[in-house]
Amino acid sequence: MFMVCIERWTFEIGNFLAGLIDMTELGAQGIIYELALVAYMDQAMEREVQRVRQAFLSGRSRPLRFRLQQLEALRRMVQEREKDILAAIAADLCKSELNAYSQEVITVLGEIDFMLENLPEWVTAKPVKKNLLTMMDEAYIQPQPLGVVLIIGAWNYPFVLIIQPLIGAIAAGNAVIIKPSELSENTAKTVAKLLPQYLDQDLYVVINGGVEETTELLKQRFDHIFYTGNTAVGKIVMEAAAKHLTPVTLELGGKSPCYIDKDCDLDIVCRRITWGKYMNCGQTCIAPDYILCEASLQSQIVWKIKETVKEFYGENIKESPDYERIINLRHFKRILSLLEGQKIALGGETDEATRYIAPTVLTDVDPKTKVMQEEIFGPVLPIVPVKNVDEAIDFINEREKPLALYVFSHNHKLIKRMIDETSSGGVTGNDVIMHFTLNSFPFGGVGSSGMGAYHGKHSFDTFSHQRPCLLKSLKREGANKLRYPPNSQSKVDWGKFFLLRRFNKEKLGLLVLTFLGIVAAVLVKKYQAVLRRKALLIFLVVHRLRWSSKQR
Ligand SMILES: NC(=O)c1ccc[n+]([C@@H]2O[C@H](COP(=O)([O-])OP(=O)(O)OC[C@H]3O[C@@H](n4cnc5c(N)ncnc54)[C@H](O)[C@@H]3O)[C@@H](O)[C@H]2O)c1
Ligand SMILES: CCCCCCCCCCCCCCCC=O
Repeated sequence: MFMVCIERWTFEIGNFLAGLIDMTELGAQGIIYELALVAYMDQAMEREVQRVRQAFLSGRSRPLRFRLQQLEALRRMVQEREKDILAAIAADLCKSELNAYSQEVITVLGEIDFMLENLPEWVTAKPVKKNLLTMMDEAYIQPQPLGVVLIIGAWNYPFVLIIQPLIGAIAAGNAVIIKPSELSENTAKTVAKLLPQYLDQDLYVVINGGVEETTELLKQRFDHIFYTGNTAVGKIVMEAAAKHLTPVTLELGGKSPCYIDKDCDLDIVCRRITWGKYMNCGQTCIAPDYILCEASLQSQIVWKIKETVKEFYGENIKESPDYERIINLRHFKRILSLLEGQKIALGGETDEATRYIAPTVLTDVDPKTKVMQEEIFGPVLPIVPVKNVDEAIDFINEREKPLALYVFSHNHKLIKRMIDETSSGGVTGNDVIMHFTLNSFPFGGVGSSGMGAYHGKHSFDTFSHQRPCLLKSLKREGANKLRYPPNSQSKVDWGKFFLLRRFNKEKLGLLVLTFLGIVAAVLVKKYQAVLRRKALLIFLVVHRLRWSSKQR
């Protein structure tokens, strides 16, 4: 709704100013117009964030019942408005509605169900282990919402990449501002239209716009920023967040390697790689970016990928409902430039008018060429020959840490070695992409592929503060004297005993004696009556003996 408002306000003020200024004479006046617009947008953003913050401060996003109810409403939205959502994704990415459903909607519905099932347990306070100084107190961790969260999405899976973090943020009790990608504008508009019809309108708000709007938004103070997109913008987001010391989750990209060992079933390997690489026309953050294998495997791999492409998309790939298009002309041209000077072993056909690039494989790729310097994010698969697994491991470790790593082999030990000796956001052995589907896994990058993670409980944790709570009594002041000034060696020794369980040898005797004293006191208290009776008996016997001896 806000999107509609902010667009309307922006255009209204723009039109008003344009009326005052003759826009054909751009110059000083044009600059004034721009400045007025920016200042206006700045204030509008600030007011909107304030409004969401007020809603958060009302406290209504916190109760478990409310969170469950909002998640159920979100599920209802996805189910009732499925057609609108699928149509929007399909329009943005030239994607079939069936694929939009299986790649995005299923994940969202699965995540909501998982939250609804587990949230009651996650929100409860968890008691923690105590030390000797706090053993009589109450100590627990209480997860609490962070406050107002900003979610910035990317265009390549435009629905799931904003709604899945939203689910986590709602589950954790936050208020949320969502900024969908402007490149997937149909999904952005649809989400902005639907969300206010189902969710609390003051707590969960969509703001649409491009770089300018995002830049203004990033000037505001948030309690967490969750960004999905490229690494360069990730740095801009982190810099803006640093001004307010706002924590960030950065879901970025990178070049995800795929090592194929010669000991494997190449038919299956190539089918799986073809699926993961060409899904969404290669525009998947965790798509295998390039293949590492022994040079001798290349021709077989090309042949088998060619056969699989035919099996998946038919003879005329352009006609296939399962083969998407590149998001825009800029990306289309960028991907084409990666093909320059390369040996194209498969594909390479393109059509600028429809932004079509055929499933393409490059062989004998030189690691120094452009295609190996940046994330491809398109249907181009370079094969870089390596001598063996050692060289593959070195190759991976010499580069930035990728978002995903794939390794194919019958040899389980080799897979384990690859995992142990490299680093990446996530790994799938003998398949691609599939670790994304498991919501028990934290999904995120490491190093330049990102920081922080989400999905399932990891989303809940990302959007929660784990608050340690220690509740003491105002009694038992005697035991607390130990930590009050003036300090003394004896107090330090007692401190070491209570907190570190370390004994000072010289004081050990004293400690043992104290311990025995305590034990004796406890025993005396427990057997008081028996002891009293025994003492009386002894007294009587002694008396009796003394009396008898006197008689004699
Ligand atoms: N780790 C993940 O989960 C994940 C998922 C999807 C995509 N990605 C990565 O994202 C990249 C593709 O996405 P993209 O970056 O092209 O998406 P994009 O162009 O949609 O940008 C992402 C978001 O950043 C905003 N943005 C762009 N420029 C900005 C600027 N200068 N200042 C502030 N905000 C700005 C956009 O408005 C958008 O909302 C790839 O690298 C891909 O690997 C990662
Ligand atoms: C009809 C069968 C369902 C198969 C499920 C396969 C799920 C694939 C999900 C892929 C989504 C990847 C999103 C990655 C985000 C980064 O770009």
